[in-house]
Amino acid sequence: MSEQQGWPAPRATGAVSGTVTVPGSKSISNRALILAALADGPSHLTGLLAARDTALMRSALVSLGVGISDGSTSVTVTPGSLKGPASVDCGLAGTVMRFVPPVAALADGVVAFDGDEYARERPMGVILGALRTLGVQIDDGGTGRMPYTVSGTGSVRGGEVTLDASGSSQFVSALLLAGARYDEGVDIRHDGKPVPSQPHLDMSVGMLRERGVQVDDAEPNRWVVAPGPVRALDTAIEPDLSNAAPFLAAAVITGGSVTVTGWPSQTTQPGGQLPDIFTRFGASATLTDGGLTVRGTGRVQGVDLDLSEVGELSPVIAAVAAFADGPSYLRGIAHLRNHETDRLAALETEFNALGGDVKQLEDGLEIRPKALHGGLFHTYDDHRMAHAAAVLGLLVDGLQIENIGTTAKTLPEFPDMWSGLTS
Ligand SMILES: O=C(O)C1=C[C@@H](OP(=O)(O)O)[C@@H](O)[C@H](O)C1
Ligand SMILES: C=C(OP(=O)(O)O)C(=O)O
Repeated sequence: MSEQQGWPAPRATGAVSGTVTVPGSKSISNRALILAALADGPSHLTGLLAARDTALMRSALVSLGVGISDGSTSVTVTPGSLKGPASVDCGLAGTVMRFVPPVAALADGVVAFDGDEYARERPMGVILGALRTLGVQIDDGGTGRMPYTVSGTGSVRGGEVTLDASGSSQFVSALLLAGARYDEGVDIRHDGKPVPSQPHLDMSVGMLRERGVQVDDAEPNRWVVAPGPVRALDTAIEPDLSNAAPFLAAAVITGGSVTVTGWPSQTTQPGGQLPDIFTRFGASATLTDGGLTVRGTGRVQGVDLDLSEVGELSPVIAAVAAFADGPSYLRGIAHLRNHETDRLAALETEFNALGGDVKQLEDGLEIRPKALHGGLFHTYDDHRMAHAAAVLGLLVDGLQIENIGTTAKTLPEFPDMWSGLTS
C-alpha cells in the first residue's frame, strides 16, 4: 500500500452487523494514570488503553519519577518523588500537553515539553498562564504554545485563578486533576463563552471524588478543590465509547445492527450520548447486559444537533449526516478548530473533495447530502478524521484513507477491527 494510494476503505456489501469490543477509554485511562501518580500509595489499573496517547502519558509520568509496572492493559502505578530534569514528548495528545504541566509543576527541577509539529499549533496559553498565576515558573518564549519548560521547586502554592476555558475543557480538567496536591488547593473560575465538553469535566470531578478529594462544583463556572491527599484506588477502566462511534455508525447508515460489549449503564464519557444521537438520525438503540445495540432502519434523517458537550464525536456524526435524507446542522463546536487539526476545515475540505456539500458555520457545520465519489481522503494525523472516512467508505466506491495508522492515537486495532466488521 503506497502512501499515495492510502488504505482502501472497506465497502459494505449489505447491512453491516456484528459485535465489537473496544479497548479502554483514552480520557479515563490518562486521568487514572495521573491520579495514581499523585496518590498516597500504589494503584492497580486494569482495562487501560494501550495506544499512542496512553503510551505518551506513561512515559511522561515515568520520566518524572513515577513507577509504572510493565504491562499493556494492566499495570501498577507507584507514586515516587517527582523530579526533573525531564523531557516530555506530548505527541499530539491534548491530555498529555494540558494535564502533565500541572503535575510537572510539583516536581523539583526543570521539565521540558514538546510534541508533534501540529502540537505546536494547539493552544496552551490559557493553562500556562493559569499555572503562572498559581505560582509556577514557566518559560514558553512568550508564545503560549509548545515548546515550553516548567521549572518546579517541589511544591505549588495554588489558590485562586480565573481563566477562559471556552477553547478547551482540558484547561479546567488539568488544574482539577493536580489541584488537591497544591498547598492551597485550587479555586478555578471560568470567564468567557461556555466551556465545552461538560462530560469530561464531570469525569474529572467524579474521578477525584472517587479518590477522596473534595471538589465543590455547585456554582456554575467555578470549581474549588480542597488541598489534601489523593487516595490510591484500584480501578477498571470503561471501554472507550467515542471509539465505539464509527462501529455503531456503520449499523445506522447500512440498516444493520452492531452491538458494543461492556457498555456502562452509567458513564461520564461523551459517548454516553450516542444512543440519543443515533436515535435522532432514525436508528434504535437498546442497552442490555450484552451491551449497546444500535439498529439502522435503512433510512437516515437529517439532524440539528448541539454537539458542544460531545465535540469529539463530531467527525463520525458528520459522516452519518452525509447519508441523511435532508440537511444536517452540527452546532456548538467552534472549539474543534483547536483539536488534532482544525476539524471543521478538514471535514469541509475532505467531504467536498469527494463531491460533498459541507459548509463551515461560525460554530459548526452544515451538511447537505450529495452523491459522493471515491478519492484519497486526507486525515491530517487525526484519528477521528480516519474514523469518519471509514464510515463514508462503507457506501462510497473507491475511497482511500491516507495514513490510516493515525488511528493508533487511541485505537491501534482500528484497521483490523473495521475490516473484521465489514468482511
Ligand atoms: O478531557 C478530555 O479527556 C478530553 C476533553 C475534550 O477536549 P475539548 O474540551 O478540548 O474538546 C475532548 O474533545 C478530548 O478528546 C478529550
Ligand atoms: C480532541 C481529541 O483529543 P485530545 O485529547 O488530543 O484533545 C480527540 O480525541 O478527539
